[in-house]
Amino acid sequence: MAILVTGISELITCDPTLEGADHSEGLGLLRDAAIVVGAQYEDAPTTVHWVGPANRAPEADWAIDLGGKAVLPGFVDSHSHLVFAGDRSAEFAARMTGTPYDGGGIATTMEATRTADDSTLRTLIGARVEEMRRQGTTTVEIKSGYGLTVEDEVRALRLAGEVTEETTYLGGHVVPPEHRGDRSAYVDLVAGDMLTAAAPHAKWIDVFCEPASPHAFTGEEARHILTAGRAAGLGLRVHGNQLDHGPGVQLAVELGAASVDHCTFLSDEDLAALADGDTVATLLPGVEFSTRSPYPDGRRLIDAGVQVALATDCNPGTCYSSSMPLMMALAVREMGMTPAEAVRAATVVAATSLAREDIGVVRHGALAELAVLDAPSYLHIPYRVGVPIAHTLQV
Ligand SMILES: N=CN[C@@H](CCC(=O)O)C(=O)O
Ligand SMILES: [Zn+2]
Repeated sequence: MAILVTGISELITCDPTLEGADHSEGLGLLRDAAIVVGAQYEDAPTTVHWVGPANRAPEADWAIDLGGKAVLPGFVDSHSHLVFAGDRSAEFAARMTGTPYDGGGIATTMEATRTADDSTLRTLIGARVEEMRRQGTTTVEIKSGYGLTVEDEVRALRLAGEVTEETTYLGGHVVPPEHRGDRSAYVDLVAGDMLTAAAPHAKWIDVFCEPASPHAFTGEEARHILTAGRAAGLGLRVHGNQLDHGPGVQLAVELGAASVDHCTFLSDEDLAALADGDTVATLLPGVEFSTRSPYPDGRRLIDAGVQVALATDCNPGTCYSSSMPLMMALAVREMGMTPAEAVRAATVVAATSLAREDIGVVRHGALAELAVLDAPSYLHIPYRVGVPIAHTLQV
């Protein structure tokens, strides 16, 4: 069945080939637009069949009139840690009065997550994904990393795999307390038996490469884990340069990681490496908001030619927000990015960081995963900060 959607005051396609669109800011923006979506057969994915001006729209089986709203590709949240139990709000409150973040609280969440049964975790994950969908997010990457035993990491990935195909093995999140006297044995486990068990449930491998944290991993430990992950067929992602200057960014580029995330502290050499490589820099401004830290310099990265994505990093420690619109508003207000750059970072560039071409764009053949705003223009995302104007468009 084909469905015609009209009443689109402004359609953001992120498709550079769309005729008649405004491409000046890389949005492929069409005013007074229409789209036709549908599934080829029952149970097939709903895809975009046609995109163009409303006055040239074809016939369809069914029609929806949005009455003058902006439509965008659904937001792609390419970095989250949704598989967790427990509460760390007191840690947040302490940070607001000056306690620094160092990753030590991850062990608190690890305890609570190991203790929770499958059904509890499934309910928590489902509620968080639903919260994201209500705010316009249609794809979410989910990491393990609060299990840190073979069984608990596999369980986290299995549960994440029930709600997304973008699953990431993060056994290399921190060294768990029971391995603190013996780091190298834990690194070998993460790159060995734990990886073997996790790989069938994961598309990606990630590591928290942060020598500034006593809990996270050095450049050489991260290299060992990532190299093993790549040999096991997983794509690479890296948590890098969150707390201080460190080796994470250059390691990610050198190993051809799809994304290096945080990028808060960057030297000129880090910037040059990113500009010369294909690794997306994924910025997570909710973390700086929630840890009272300096924001990454989005303007500097974009001006250097780096591909910049935005994600929530939704997790119980550094940012318990699921809101992509908030991340876009922070990028505009605090990181020197234009509203158009923020929208691209939350859609098409985030999709690139997940090696996906079927999401993050509105064009013929792409998945019909769309966001709609209770507003006439994408400019309202940062303009109406904190107001729930973004939703997933159900077609
Ligand atoms: N930095 C490492 N991991 C998460 C925080 C996890 C936690 O504190 O529970 C992050 O991306 O910020
Ligand atoms: Zn993270």
